[in-house]
Amino acid sequence: MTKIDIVSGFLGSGKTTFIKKLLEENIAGEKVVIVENEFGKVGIDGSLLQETGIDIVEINSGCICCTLVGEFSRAIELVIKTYQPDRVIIEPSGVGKLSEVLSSCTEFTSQDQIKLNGIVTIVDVVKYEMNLEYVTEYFEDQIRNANTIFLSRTQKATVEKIRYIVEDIKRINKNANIVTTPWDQLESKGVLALLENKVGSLMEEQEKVCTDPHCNHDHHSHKGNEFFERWEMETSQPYTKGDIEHSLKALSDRDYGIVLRAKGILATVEGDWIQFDFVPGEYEIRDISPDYTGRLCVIGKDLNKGKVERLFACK
Ligand SMILES: Nc1nc2c(ncn2[C@@H]2O[C@H](COP(=O)(O)OP(=O)(O)OP(=O)(O)O)[C@@H](O)[C@H]2O)c(=O)[nH]1
Repeated sequence: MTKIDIVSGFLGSGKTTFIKKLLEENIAGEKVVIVENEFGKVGIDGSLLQETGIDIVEINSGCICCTLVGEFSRAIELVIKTYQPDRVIIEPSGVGKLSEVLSSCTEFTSQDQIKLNGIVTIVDVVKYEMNLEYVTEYFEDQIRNANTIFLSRTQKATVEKIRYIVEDIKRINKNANIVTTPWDQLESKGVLALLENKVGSLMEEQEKVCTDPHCNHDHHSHKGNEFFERWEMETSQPYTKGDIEHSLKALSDRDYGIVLRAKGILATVEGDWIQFDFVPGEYEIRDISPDYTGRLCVIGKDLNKGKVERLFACK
């Protein structure tokens, strides 16, 4: 029996960070495979998880809840056949609808070998209002369909704000457990126990998703590929940290469009490698081990791709 955990959440909410936390204790010796699905063709999260030593499978030829319907369940079954894992952790793209990922999970032909286990959504408390306003449909879908919701960046919010967000989340999903503790205070075994907040069988989940007469989930009408735009590039060009810092600061300027996420792995002129993360209002640059090539992506709405390209070409 292979357990399947889904870790969903909007762009940049902290899915990969959460999965790393979960793997810190290597899930008590279980054989784990992580399935990464990114919006776009250039995968970045897979490399960042590589250091965990866990098998990573990237499915980046489309979104697993729309363009890959059908292919997704076959891909997961192939992963299970190939690796024979105890657990598969799936990180759907940040613009994926959780209801549709769950719906795809009902297409497994070997239901008796697969158990849908944790259905988690990561909700960034700092971007809560912004996401609710700008990407309502995706954001609410991810909240509505989770069994456990982990709030991220709680250390950056006041107690009052967290309380308000918890109440608001209950408006959308009154059944989910909501974890408000900052992650660095959580033991990864504790995270696992919270994630494993027992869920119904796969078939019950399907009923919950699809046959509820009040269900307003618009199954398979997910238009993430049209709603969000992505600019991406592979490059061997070396950058300075200063170049990247300059570019990340500039991305907040609306001339570039509404930039919701940017991330990348790049070589530096000093011969080192860096990884960067941008979400609205903040960015981070870290040193990492060398990778096979530099690559970066910018995701948003109404992106001025030409301008974004020139920004990152500007050594
Ligand atoms: N301080 C703080 N930073 C966080 C937290 N969660 C995520 N981050 C930071 O937010 C950035 C994005 O985190 P990721 O884990 O890559 O987010 P993601 O949801 O996997 O992103 P996508 O897959 O691109 O949608 C990184 O710089 C993280 O270090 C948190 O709880 N606290």
